[in-house]
Parts: sequence; structure tokens; C-alpha cells
Amino acid sequence: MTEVRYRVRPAGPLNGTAVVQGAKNAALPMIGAALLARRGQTVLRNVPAITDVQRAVDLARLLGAHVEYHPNDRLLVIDATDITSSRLPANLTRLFRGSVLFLAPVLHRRGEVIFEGAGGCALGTRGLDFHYRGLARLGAHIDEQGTTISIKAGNLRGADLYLDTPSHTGTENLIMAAALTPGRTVIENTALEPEVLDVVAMLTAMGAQISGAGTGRIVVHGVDELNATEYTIMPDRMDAGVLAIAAAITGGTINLVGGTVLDHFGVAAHKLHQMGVELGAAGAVTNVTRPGQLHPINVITDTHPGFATDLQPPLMALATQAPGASYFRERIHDARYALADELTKLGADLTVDGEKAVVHGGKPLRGADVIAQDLRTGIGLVLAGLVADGETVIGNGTMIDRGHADLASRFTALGADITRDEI
Ligand SMILES: CC(=O)N[C@H]1[C@@H](OP(=O)(O)OP(=O)(O)OC[C@H]2O[C@@H](n3ccc(=O)[nH]c3=O)[C@H](O)[C@@H]2O)O[C@H](CO)[C@@H](O)[C@@H]1O
Ligand SMILES: C=C(OP(=O)(O)O)C(=O)O
Repeated sequence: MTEVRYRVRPAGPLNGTAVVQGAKNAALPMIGAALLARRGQTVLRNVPAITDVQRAVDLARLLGAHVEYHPNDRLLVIDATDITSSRLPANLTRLFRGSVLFLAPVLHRRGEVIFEGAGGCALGTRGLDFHYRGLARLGAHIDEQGTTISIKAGNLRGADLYLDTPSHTGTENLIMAAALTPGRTVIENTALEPEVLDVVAMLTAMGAQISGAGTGRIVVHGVDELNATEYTIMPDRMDAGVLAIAAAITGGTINLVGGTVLDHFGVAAHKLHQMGVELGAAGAVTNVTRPGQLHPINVITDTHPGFATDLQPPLMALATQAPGASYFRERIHDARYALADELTKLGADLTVDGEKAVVHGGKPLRGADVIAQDLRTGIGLVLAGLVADGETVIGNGTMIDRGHADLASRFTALGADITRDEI
């Protein structure tokens, strides 16, 4: 297998215009949703050219869908008339978390689905019990043999469902399941993330009857069929956040284009502002600049509208450059401080204690060999590498490719000294 390494050297402030990619966490459920249409061709626009999308395309094709992927045009055309397999093969599903979003569509199209577990970032326990329990409440039969889960549709009927916590993919899977299940389904404690709302908007465009998105209580009236549609994926909040932090950590000015980026920043905009970063909208463009010194920060991750966990590692990288103590508390994933160990190799001063981390910022970083243990650790290391003395060599770079499209070329265009090598 090809090993990917990113090499980053400091090159001063990053300046210029950057295009924010389409959202990974909306694209993946939408590729799943496209399989719900029994005929016609679904067109997805603003598809990010990341490996998670390539894997979702591979999975859709393996299931029998005809998929045309035009990464340069950021476009997917999916014809799911023929779904010929019920098995989601482990060699693909274990490569990306978004594979779980094929459960409900394949269940509807085939009457059963066989699943051997989802991959994605290793961030601690990443249960799928809400998905299985919700499907069972709708009447599906779940058979668990070791790591293999077989789900049979049986006689699906609308039901009252409850998520113990507002799971992002759990909400999406259960909405997709309910969309073609006869009767009324009520899902309590649903996720409020903008990507979930985007998926609901696409399903609605396909003919689904869904109300309550964004309220935490979703009501779905099952319909007989869903139609292929054309849909433009929202901008990626995490990609935009990373670009904003790139401006902040180097003291440059970056203009973000690619949709109404600032609207989706939420509390991240306040946190960046508290750190001394200025974000402003000039029409459809979001300007990010950091005029003075960085200030330390206090961050608690939470489900939306709280601070997004996926931006916690990039913000931790930024905190290493803010003189003083920054406090982090990770409340979504139970093991999401892999970046702390890697930053220590670069000379950062930080401590981790369970769900809490303290960064004593303002100390100079020096380049070293580090590992992208997961996607956001990888991008956090790229950001730190922009200001670390000498060269930072980031191994396991395929993790970065999972979620950020053309990263090296987009950063190079802003003035960064970064290369992506395949070994
Ligand atoms: C492809 C995708 O959209 N990934 C995102 C999604 O992941 P994902 O949808 O996997 O995250 P969830 O919101 O489901 O999980 C959050 C927490 O709930 C727990 N849980 C979840 C489901 C379940 O059935 N049982 C259970 O216990 C998990 O173990 C985890 O601790 O939301 C996360 C939280 O915003 C983000 O970090 C990921 O980028
Ligand atoms: C955790 C993430 O992704 P996934 O759920 O796909 O592993 C992420 O995008 O940071």
C-alpha cells in the first residue's frame, strides 16, 4: 500500500483566496441517500475530492449502482436502478465511518443488509447501537454474529424512536430508514448539525416528508418511493475552519469562498474571535485575519450548536502559539487527544488528563517526524508545521486525504511550503 507523507516547512504568513470544499459529512450520507431512488439519476454537486468520497463511490458501485464520478468538476451522477448486493464488504466499510450510512438505503432496496463494521477515525468507543436499536424499533430483525450484523427488513412500520445522544450519522440513518417506512416515525433527540439539515433538504427534494429538522424532534411520514434529484452539497465547516486557522497561526489574511461559510462557523467564530482572530463577511466571501497576538482559549466540545469536536485538534494546534494556558474539554469522543502526543514531539507543552487537556502556549515549535493518527490530528500537524522551525514530516498522510481535498496545492497557492509525497 502507498504511504503518503506530508512535508511542511515554515514560509511566513499565508495570504490569498482559498476555495472551501464541499462537506465530507454531508456528501457521504447523500451518496447513501441517492441509493434510495429506484430509478433516474441523482446529480450531486460540490462533491469534495477526498478519499472517503472515493470509497463511498466504490461501495455504491460494488452494490450495483452505476456511478460517474468527475472529481475535477466536483460532480457525481448516481443511477441506483440496480442494487444487486446486500453485503457491505468489510474491506471497504472498515476504511470509512460514512459506510454506516449505507445501512438504511440497502435495507430498503434489498430487504436486508449485511454489515461487518465501520472504520473512520479511531477516537475511542464509536458505538452504533442507536442505529441498530432504531431500525429494530421500526420492525427490522437484527442478528449479530461476532462482528457481522445481518439486518432484515421484515414488516417495517413507523414508530417512536429516541437517541440517547444526538448522534450525527444515527440521525441520518434513521431518517433515511423512516423516509420509506409506512406510517409516522418520530425521532427524539436528533442531531442539529448543519450537515444533517442539508441531508434532510436533499431527502425532501427527493420527495421525503420530513418535518422538525433543526428542532431535535423529527417527524417523518413514510412515502412509497423517492425520486432522483439534483443537489449542491453545503460547504465544509471543518475545511473552512482549518483555512481560517491557517491564516490565524501564520498571521496572514485568507479570503474563503465556496458558499455561505461564515453562517456555519457557529461558536467556532466566537472562539477564534476570542483568540484574536478577525472574521468578516464581504458579500459572499469570508475574510480571516489575525492582526495582533493570539490569546489563550477555553473550549468545550459539544453537539451542534456547541463547538464542533472535529475542529478541536486544529484549534489545539493554534493554541500552542497563544501565550498562556488554554483549556480543552472533549465531550463527544472519549479518545480524541492523539494530536497532543504528536505536538509534544514538535516541542509543544501540553498535558492531557482524561477528557481535559491544557496547552501552555507561546513556546516555539521545531519540525520533527510525526504521525497523522487520524484525520484531524493530521491536519492539526499541518497547521503546527506551518510555524515549526525546520521540516515537519507527517506520516500516515492518507488520513489527511480522507477529509481534505488537494490540501498541498491549496496551501501552496496561499504561500505555504508543503509537499505531499507518495512513497
Ligand atoms: C461521517 C460523519 O458524519 N462523521 C461525524 C459524525 O460521526 P458519528 O456520527 O460517528 O458520531 P456520533 O454523533 O454518532 O457519535 C458521537 C458519540 O456518540 C456515541 N454513539 C453514537 C452512536 C451510537 O449508536 N452509539 C453511541 O454510543 C459515540 O460513541 C460517540 O461517542 O459525528 C461526529 C460528532 O460530531 C464527528 O466527529 C464525525 O466527523
Ligand atoms: C471523525 C471524523 O470523521 P469520521 O467520522 O468519518 O471518522 C472527522 O471528520 O473528524
